[in-house]
Amino acid sequence: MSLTALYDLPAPAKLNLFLHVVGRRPDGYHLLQSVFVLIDWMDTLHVELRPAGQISRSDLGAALPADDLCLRAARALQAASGCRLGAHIAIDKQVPWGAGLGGGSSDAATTLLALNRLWGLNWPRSRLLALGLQLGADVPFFIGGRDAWVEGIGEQITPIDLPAASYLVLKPPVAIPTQAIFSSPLLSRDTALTTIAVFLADKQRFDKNDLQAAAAAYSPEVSQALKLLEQHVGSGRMSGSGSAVFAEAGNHPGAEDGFADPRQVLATLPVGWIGRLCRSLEAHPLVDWASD
Ligand SMILES: C[C@@](CO)(OP(=O)(O)O)[C@H](O)COP(=O)(O)OP(=O)(O)OC[C@H]1O[C@@H](n2ccc(N)nc2=O)[C@H](O)[C@@H]1O
Ligand SMILES: Nc1ncnc2c1ncn2[C@@H]1O[C@H](COP(=O)(O)OP(=O)(O)O)[C@@H](O)[C@H]1O
Repeated sequence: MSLTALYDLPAPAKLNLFLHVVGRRPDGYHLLQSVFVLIDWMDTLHVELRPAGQISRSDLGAALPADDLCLRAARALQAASGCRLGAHIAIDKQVPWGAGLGGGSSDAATTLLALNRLWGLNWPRSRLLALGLQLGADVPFFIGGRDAWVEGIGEQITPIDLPAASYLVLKPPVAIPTQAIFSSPLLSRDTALTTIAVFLADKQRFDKNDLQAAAAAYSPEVSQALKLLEQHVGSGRMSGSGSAVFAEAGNHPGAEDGFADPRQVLATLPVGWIGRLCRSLEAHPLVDWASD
């Protein structure tokens, strides 16, 4: 029996546990080293087959730009595969954008995984990864579907196993365009290369995000968010190009260390801010949907 619809497909967000800018390609894209982790803050997609080739979207949560990444992903796959089928994608947008949480990239990755199945294409993961990279540097990570050591501009992905963790994530009411941060004169682009082995031997030492200073200069709310974390839970850092910041929530046993329970921080956030206590995911729930 052929499939006509796929409902409740998760598109989880990510955090960058650290992010080093280690160089620049001739085309201007930045070479990174970073560890990406999946978290249980997610959008949900419902994808229905349309036989006549048309591709459309409706918004069940926050309204998205007309030509959003789900539509761009669907059109790109349709063009690259020559498929004559179409799709309608209803999206319940819950992950804030301009946040460094990769929500749009995750939506694009989930769309590719869903349509690869719904359209019966059976592309291998390697082919989906290459197409995903054309949509955004973060998309391949989400197609990979596991916590990963990420290099290049985002296309070199090495899965790693990390212990389960909880994170307090704060999103101030500002959306930061990634491009503005990568083009900032405040950006240092020469952090020394390191290795997975060095990271795994001493994870706590990897807490630097090279995009943070530029983002804090772009938006004072980023500094305010980092100060909130410092005051209440001891320390924090930014994810991606911001504006969201986060701290590990499991390391704060409570009153005896002078810091608040992370849940209390959520209750005292300024108006317009979003805060979530998130858990790490072992894998993208659709990780098995792409073959290696
Ligand atoms: C900074 C990171 C870290 O995870 O994430 P976010 O903050 O976006 O979540 C990513 O590298 C962002 O990836 P993504 O958001 O997919 O970026 P893209 O749409 O491909 O690129 C947006 C713009 O950022 C710049 N860019 C992006 C990635 C990169 N490695 N070097 C760059 O210089 C380019 O100028 C590009 O035009
Ligand atoms: N489905 C989508 N969800 C979120 N943002 C989208 C989407 N489609 C397009 N965008 C655009 O892509 C930009 C980056 O979104 P996102 O991937 O969530 O990045 P970031 O990790 O930088 O927050 C947003 O500023 C938004 O304008």
